[in-house]
Amino acid sequence: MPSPLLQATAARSRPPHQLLVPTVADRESPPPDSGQVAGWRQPGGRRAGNDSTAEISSSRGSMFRRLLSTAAAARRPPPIRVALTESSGRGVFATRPIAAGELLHSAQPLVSHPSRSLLHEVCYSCLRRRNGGSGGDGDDSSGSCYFCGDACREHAKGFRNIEKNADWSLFDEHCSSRGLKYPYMVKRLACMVISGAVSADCLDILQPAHLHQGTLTEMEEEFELLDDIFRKAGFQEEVTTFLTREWYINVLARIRINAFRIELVATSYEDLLSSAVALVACDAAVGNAVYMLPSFYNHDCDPNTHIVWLETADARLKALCDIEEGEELRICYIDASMDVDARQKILADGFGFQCRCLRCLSGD
Ligand SMILES: C[S@@+](CC[C@H](N)C(=O)[O-])C[C@H]1O[C@@H](n2cnc3c(N)ncnc32)[C@H](O)[C@@H]1O
Repeated sequence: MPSPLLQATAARSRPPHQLLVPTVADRESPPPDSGQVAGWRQPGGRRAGNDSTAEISSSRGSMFRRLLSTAAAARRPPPIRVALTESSGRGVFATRPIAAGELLHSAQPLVSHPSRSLLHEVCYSCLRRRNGGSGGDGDDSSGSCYFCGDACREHAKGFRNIEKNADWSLFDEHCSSRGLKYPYMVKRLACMVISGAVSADCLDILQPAHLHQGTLTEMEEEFELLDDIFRKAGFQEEVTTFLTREWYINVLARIRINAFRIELVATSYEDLLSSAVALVACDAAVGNAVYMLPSFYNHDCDPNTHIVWLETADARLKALCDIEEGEELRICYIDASMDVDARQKILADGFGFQCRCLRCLSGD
């Protein structure tokens, strides 16, 4: 779902069913706590290592060839387009035959946030785990969060400078006592808008969740709190005019339906190059993120595509099987190991649709 921002803005000027897929990996998320968006099918696993010099050299040769073809693939536009489906709104379609294991595209988050309990363990910008060992890392000067390196510190400078000028204790207390995570993403987005990094309407193209009155009332409360914090911090009205109740609710409604729960895969670089799907061992969620392009993928309980996160919140969309030109690419929004009734309930409650995929129709 995962620059995405510029691309999102550009895409907004086209009718939604004629969105053009960006020609570079675009910077670019199911409902709260209802499960993760991840491929349901399990991968072939790691390839076994070998000792012989000849084998090592041939494996290096093939790795080099794969590196070159991956680099060449990275320069080509992704083999996908966004178009209207018959019954699921917009969706993503293959523009050519795609081989199992192919990396379709990658996407950087539009907005992300680490899990609150991991603020000192996970990079505040890219969500890399602290033991990633990238060097140059350390706590933010305020000591309230951690950056994995200077590039991430620099990338976050705009919104972080805004954030540091306000007292967030009441907001943090409100969210943590209720177990809320998405308001942190709205707060970050608000700081990004104030810093000039993104436009206030950068998420408008995404589908919003339907909200019940109770949820709306809760969101209004959160908005009052956020608004009050910016006011008390002395931000001039000119820079916060976008910050209205409607803006808060619109953004949160989109984050609720499009945010991904990020689970980094413990893997090696070679796994990334391998055609086997890299899903070796998942740690607990490091945070949440919203992307642009990945937000257009619809759900299937037996998906043909999945999303992999390696060391950071950058999402990689990979084919799980051979896919024909024109076929819709679908990911699984939930833990697909659940039975059909549980899946149907989560998808209806969290995403507002009844799944009619072949697996659900067969009662599996
Ligand atoms: C993340 S969005 C996917 C893109 C969306 N179709 C759009 O037009 O922006 C999730 C929403 O798409 C729709 N959707 C996704 N998968 C679906 C499916 N298998 N059947 C029906 N609707 C689906 C639901 O409205 C769901 O809340």
